Amino acid sequence: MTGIFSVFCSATSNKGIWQLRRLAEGIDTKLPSVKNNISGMAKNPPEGLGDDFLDEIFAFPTYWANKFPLAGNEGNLAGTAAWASSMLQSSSGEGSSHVRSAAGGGGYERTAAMSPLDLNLKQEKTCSEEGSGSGKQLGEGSDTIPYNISGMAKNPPEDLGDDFFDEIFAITTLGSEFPLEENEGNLAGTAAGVSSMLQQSSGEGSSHLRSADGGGYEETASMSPLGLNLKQEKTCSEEASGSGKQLGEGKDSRTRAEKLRDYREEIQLLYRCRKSISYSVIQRLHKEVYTLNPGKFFVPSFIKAVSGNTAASLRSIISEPSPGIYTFKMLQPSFCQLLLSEVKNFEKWVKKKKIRIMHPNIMTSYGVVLDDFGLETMLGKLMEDFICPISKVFFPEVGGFTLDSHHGYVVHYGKDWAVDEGLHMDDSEVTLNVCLGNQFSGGEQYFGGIRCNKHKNTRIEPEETLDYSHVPGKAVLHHGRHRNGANATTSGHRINLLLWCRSSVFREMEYQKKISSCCGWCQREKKERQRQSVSAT
Ligand SMILES: O=C(O)CCC(=O)C(=O)O
Ligand SMILES: [Fe+2]
Repeated sequence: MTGIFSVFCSATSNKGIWQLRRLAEGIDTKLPSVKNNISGMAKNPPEGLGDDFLDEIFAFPTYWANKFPLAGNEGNLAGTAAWASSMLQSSSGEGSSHVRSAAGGGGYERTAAMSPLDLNLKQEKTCSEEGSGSGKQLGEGSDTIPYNISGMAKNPPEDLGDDFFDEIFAITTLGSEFPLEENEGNLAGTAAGVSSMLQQSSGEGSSHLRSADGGGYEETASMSPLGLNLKQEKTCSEEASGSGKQLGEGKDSRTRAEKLRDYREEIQLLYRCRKSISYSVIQRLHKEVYTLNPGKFFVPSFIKAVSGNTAASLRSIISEPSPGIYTFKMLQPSFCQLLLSEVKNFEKWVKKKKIRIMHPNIMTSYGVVLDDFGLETMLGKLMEDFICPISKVFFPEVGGFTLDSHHGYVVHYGKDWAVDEGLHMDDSEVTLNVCLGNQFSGGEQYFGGIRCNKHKNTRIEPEETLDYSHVPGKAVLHHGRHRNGANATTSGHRINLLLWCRSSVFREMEYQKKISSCCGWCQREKKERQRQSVSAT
């Protein structure tokens, strides 16, 4: 093990690593809620349903009434989802309005006051507040710091806060019509569910909604995000909860994680089917991308290396162009094309239906969250079966073997899309970044060394610099706090699949200070302090 990786391994306490390992094996009882949940993902009920799903959905109100709680597997799913939710919720912190950063590098940072398990802890200060206090801009300041990173890039889906709309909606055009077609009643209910969720999550109702950056969106009190008449008595979600709450009335008592879950479910309902069950038209274009099929998705060398399940078998396919950055051939060209085509289909549908969707993260408006339209289960499995075994070997210091939730999305670079991306740290323990295509020049992903939050703005050392040119089908796997950004794509289009993989175990342990996430700069400072105290004596 070399470079940064070994620095981190030694910087991270052995005790902490050992505890992570014990937790992963389920033999530690100190964090009781952890061990039963680390292997599971919050499941998305519609995803688990088969083709008869459509029958079930439109058996209103049964489907909605049964949606929560999850009868049958209540214990497991509720537990798992609750764990994941709490992790997701708290990891987003409070106050999304503060998170945009002048550096274009996101603005999220977990603070000492936030526990991944405690939803009610007050956040002391976001780094952006600090940043805005200093008023420092990219490249500005008296130090030699080339960039001013405001912290980890935050992905909006985790934070359906009051300024949710300002932050995240990519598609903001509104039409007065939403084609309800034959099953008007049902879809109206479904769409209104989305509307109500969107509305209520804004806190006050639609007058609160403002335009997302560049979105040019305006809404009047009577218009829903889907162009529906919001005067209907009850939404299906309300019916299910039995609250009977009117739109815009009272405060939405759902947690952010619940809002996210509802948002996803309802987008998926709409994307899956347009008409009533008997005349259903599936919007999905390539059903096969929704279920993990290693033989069809991955190149044989990748499957072989992961099934070998040893450091040696993994190293046989992995290169390390710079310490801590691992690259390997992963996706088959045919799968890249299928996924690109499905994403395009979804984007076309979103545009046609004038539905507003969330940005992948606060750094870019160009892309879509794959988890939102049905790919959550597939990506969860990909992480669990293929990324965990690799991370276990290469990223044990961040709980690489305990990854248990993810944020999956695609980003578009090129003309009319994002040109570049500022230096940032991802909100992940481990990030998988795979190029899906197409032809492009420029657009290298650049790296600037792993840092803890305290040292995120320190300079990039020459030996840490790497400009990596993405190749379709090829993956990059890196530590989430490995600072990274993207150079301008000078021609063509580059589309990448990102999977931010997280470990609730690691986050909780870090919060409880059972594990240290100090970086090379911490070591450097420590050595300097030691040197000074020696020379003083
Ligand atoms: O693909 C790239 O160049 C960078 C994407 C990225 O850093 C991110 O989305 O976190
Ligand atoms: Fe990134």
